Amino acid sequence: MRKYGVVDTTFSRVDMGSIAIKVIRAEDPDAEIIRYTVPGIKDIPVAAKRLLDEGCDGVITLGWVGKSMLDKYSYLATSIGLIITQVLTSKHIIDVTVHEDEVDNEEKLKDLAIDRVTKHAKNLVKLVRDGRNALTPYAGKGLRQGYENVGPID
Ligand SMILES: Cc1nc2c(=O)[nH]c(=O)nc-2n(C[C@H](O)[C@H](O)[C@H](O)CO)c1C
Repeated sequence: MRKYGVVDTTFSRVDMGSIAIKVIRAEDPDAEIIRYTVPGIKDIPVAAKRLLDEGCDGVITLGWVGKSMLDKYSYLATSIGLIITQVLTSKHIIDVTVHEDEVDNEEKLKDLAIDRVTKHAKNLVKLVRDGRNALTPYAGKGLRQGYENVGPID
């Protein structure tokens, strides 16, 4: 049976974990989903690693980065941790991150977060359930998460 991990944080201002679980459940109804909530982004890599150690086939992580330089450095550290974890485990960790200064109002930020989580949760299911070529039909299509797709350059 497939098993997905969902890691989210209490720092986030949108409940992205619940959105990810809803999408994964709709896309892959028979799968098991394990959620792990940590305080902030720097706690995410070990949570993801533990979920993979416990048998998850792939993990989606849901980080929220504040506006300050310190927040951005914290994300850089997190991102490196997540990449290392993927390489060491040979499993996908889809790193969904919302940067609080991406857009200038809270309503747009929430919409962006929902769109990014939804599209990447679907990407995770495709990679885990359907394998390495599942996204190939979309290669080069200028897909974006959190924004409208920009399309290919002809
Ligand atoms: C500066 C900082 N910025 C963020 C952030 O932008 N987003 C976030 O989720 N967490 C942040 N944190 C908290 C750390 O990631 C972590 O939770 C604490 O250092 C405890 O390990 C910190 C300390």
